[in-house]
Amino acid sequence: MRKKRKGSETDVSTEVTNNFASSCGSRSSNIRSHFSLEDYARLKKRCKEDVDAPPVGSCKSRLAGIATAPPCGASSLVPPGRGLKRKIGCIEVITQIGRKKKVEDDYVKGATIGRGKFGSVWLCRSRTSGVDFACKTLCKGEETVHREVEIMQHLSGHPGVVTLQAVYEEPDCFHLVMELCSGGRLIDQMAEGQYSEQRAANIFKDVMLVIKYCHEMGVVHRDIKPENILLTTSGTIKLADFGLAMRISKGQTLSGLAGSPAYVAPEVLSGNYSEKVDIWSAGVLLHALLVGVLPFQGDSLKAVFEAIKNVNLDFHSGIWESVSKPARDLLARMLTRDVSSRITADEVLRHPWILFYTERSLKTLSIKSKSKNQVGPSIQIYSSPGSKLSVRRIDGGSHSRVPQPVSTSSSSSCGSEEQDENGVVDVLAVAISHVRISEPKRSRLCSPTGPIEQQCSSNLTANNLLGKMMLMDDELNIQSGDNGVISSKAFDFQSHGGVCSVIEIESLSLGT
Ligand SMILES: Nc1ncnc2c1ncn2[C@@H]1O[C@H](COP(=O)(O)OP(=O)(O)OP(=O)(O)O)[C@@H](O)[C@H]1O
Repeated sequence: MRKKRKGSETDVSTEVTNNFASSCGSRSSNIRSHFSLEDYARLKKRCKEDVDAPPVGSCKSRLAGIATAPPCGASSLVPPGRGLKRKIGCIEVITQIGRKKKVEDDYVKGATIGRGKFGSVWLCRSRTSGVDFACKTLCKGEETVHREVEIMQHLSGHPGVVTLQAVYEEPDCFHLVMELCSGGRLIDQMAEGQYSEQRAANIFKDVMLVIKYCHEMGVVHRDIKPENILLTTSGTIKLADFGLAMRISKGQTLSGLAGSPAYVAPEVLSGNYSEKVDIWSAGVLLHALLVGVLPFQGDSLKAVFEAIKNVNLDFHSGIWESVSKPARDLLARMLTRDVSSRITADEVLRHPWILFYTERSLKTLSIKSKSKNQVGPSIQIYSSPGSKLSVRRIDGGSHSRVPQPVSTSSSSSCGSEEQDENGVVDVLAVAISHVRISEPKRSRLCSPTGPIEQQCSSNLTANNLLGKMMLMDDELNIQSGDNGVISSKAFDFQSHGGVCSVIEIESLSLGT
């Protein structure tokens, strides 16, 4: 017998439609997505069951035009014979919790703090330590519930994953005692207003670190969205809700419709997919962080899916003009439908936009930029025929006549550090988008992780970047300021399979 889930025995399509309709109004709801594709999969399964029922009011008529994908959980990745016993055994070993004990023996039950598809979440306090926790009660009956418990066990321990404190089993449910995230959900924080790029990048980096960890641990989350990113009181992000997560090994693919419509990757709608679906969903999240709206919208599910499959996003005009080019570059690399060219979590973390805003030495750069330029230059980037670009410092007055501006200027006279940074970041972006793809000299290639900021960014000063720059052919040449003093170092951004790494170059040529 199927277990009753929240809302699942009512008219799911109505609930979903209502949720959907109510999600299209306000600014905050532009980024909300309260329903899961599993509802449709489940509904579709029920439709199969009442296939002979009269069409009016049947599941079939309710489903028409909503979803056509196979049911979730049909993945071939769940090995047969992975019984509950084995899973419970695993839980016991790790949590040291006896099967006979009841959650009430150890915790005092408090108020309900959240409800999800598969159960409720409530506050509880340890009888021994007095520490507060969140307890998620999951009714047994579906494979996903056992999988969620198992995967949480598997991932628990990473600072970006909600720590599983203990698991209690009852005949018809599990109680998962988790660390309490009192800071609420990212979605609620996002609804309060737009994020600066700096703040977005820092949050996003943390999200990507957890996603990278999941992928390294052979787990695809499949439901990355701001509703599932919780915050601690200190503001640390924690990925939660592994209800749709799946284990995956290298080279394997998943099938089955799972996720939240607005965040779902196109390949989920059309067939087999891999962990790259999380990158797409994270790209949707980044889009929402940067401009406050979801990229793929529509007034019906069909319309949303159509948008996901076909709409080409334009990152060049409108609201995007106020977003730095590296941010747009990263977004484009994440929201590409070509899965093989979609970047990995590790590559996201090495992207210049992330590095610029999150690495300490690069942050120093922007601070220096402000203090050394009290009035501050503004930057304009121009393209000329033959794809030569020049970046000019505008000190007020002597503007050369230049063709085709490709970027808006960023003036610190507006008093905005963010704008200063956008200008600098845009310069990096121009470099990124016009470099020749070539093999870097190994000895001078900065390591993609750790040392990159020490080796590279220490030479990347604000003066260099805010000075006159000329990008000629494929090389970024940097000339400092107006005094003609040439900086000793410059940087060449090289693209390797879609990832940009920063290498130090020794040669310089003047861009006058
Ligand atoms: N560790 C936690 N600390 C604080 N609140 C939590 C915690 N875990 C979950 N919640 C709250 O409970 C809500 C539902 O939890 P969760 O997302 O895990 O359930 P679900 O059934 O899988 O939900 P969904 O419908 O989003 O798939 C969350 O949105 C959050 O508000």
